[in-house]
Amino acid sequence: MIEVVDVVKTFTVRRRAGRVRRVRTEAAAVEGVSFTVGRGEFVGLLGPNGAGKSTTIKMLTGILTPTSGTVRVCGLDPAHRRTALARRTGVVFGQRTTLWWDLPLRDSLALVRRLYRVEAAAHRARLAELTALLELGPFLDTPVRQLSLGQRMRGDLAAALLHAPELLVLDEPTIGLDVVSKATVRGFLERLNAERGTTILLTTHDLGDIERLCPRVMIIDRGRLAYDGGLERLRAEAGGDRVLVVELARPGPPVRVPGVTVDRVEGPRQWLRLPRSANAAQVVAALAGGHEVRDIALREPGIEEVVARLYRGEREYRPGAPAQRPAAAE
Ligand SMILES: Nc1ncnc2c1ncn2[C@@H]1O[C@H](COP(=O)(O)OP(=O)(O)OP(=O)(O)O)[C@@H](O)[C@H]1O
Repeated sequence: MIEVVDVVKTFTVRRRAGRVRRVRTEAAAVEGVSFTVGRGEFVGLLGPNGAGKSTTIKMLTGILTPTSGTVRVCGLDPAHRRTALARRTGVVFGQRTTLWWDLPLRDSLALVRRLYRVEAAAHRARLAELTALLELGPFLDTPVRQLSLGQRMRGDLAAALLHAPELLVLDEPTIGLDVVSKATVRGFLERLNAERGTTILLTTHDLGDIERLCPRVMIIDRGRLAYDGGLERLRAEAGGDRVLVVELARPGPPVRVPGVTVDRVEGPRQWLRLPRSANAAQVVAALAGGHEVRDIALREPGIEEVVARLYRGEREYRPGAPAQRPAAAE
């Protein structure tokens, strides 16, 4: 569905050098990125601000032309076949709307139908389906400018999907949404992928979106693909220490177990920090040998913590060896 091979995108930046003199320099936003996305996949694209995510998405949708390397989406070269590609893909930018501000949502969607030349009967059926799934009914006749952010986002999703695209590209679709709207949008995307088989590429800073929706995540950092694989592997490779919360039969001094540090003691409860290399079963056995243990819980680092460590460059894995994807690109 998507094939990106060794893609580089540089921008020419003009900088002041003295009072009047300007110098032109080349700045690389994307530096040799390669990946494929197979039909029916749901992939999350993560990365700190300025990492190159939007530049990558813009190359996939044909808004930008790569400086070098090749991009193929649905078998087409996006920069040269933008219109043909638009018929087969849907794009939603969370910060911008494609709807007509002054028109009621229903009329905006009717205009989208004309743009994509969707047949009237197919449009009616599709609109009815999207209205039910996205709960658009109560505000279909409201002008777009009067819609709340969550309602507008649902309208934008409907607009991007009216022509039943094979691929949906989303840039921050849940930004600024409250928990209920987020849940509606996430639930909708999940069904779209599972039931319709729509391939989805989702860019977000919201790790809740990724955890809930994406079996595969790609992390772009300083223009390079730093990770490509599942969240569990990311947690295992880049995750920080695990924490063992132990409740002893009675309060006491910090326990002594080789290779483990006690972070906190509160009455009979103690928080033990385990480095990634420590074997939790051995630690528990050592503890049980010398203490009466009432309860025990092992806490993995939260995905926020894992990703923050990555962004800060504290990763333990070596980038540059992204996971092989089994699905073939087309
Ligand atoms: N038109 C442009 N001209 C010059 N530099 C640009 C242009 N567009 C992007 N850049 C630079 O390229 C780099 C990558 O930007 P990009 O917008 O792709 O990042 P991003 O990962 O989407 O960030 P964010 O999470 O903040 O949206 C940044 O350093 C940015 O300043």
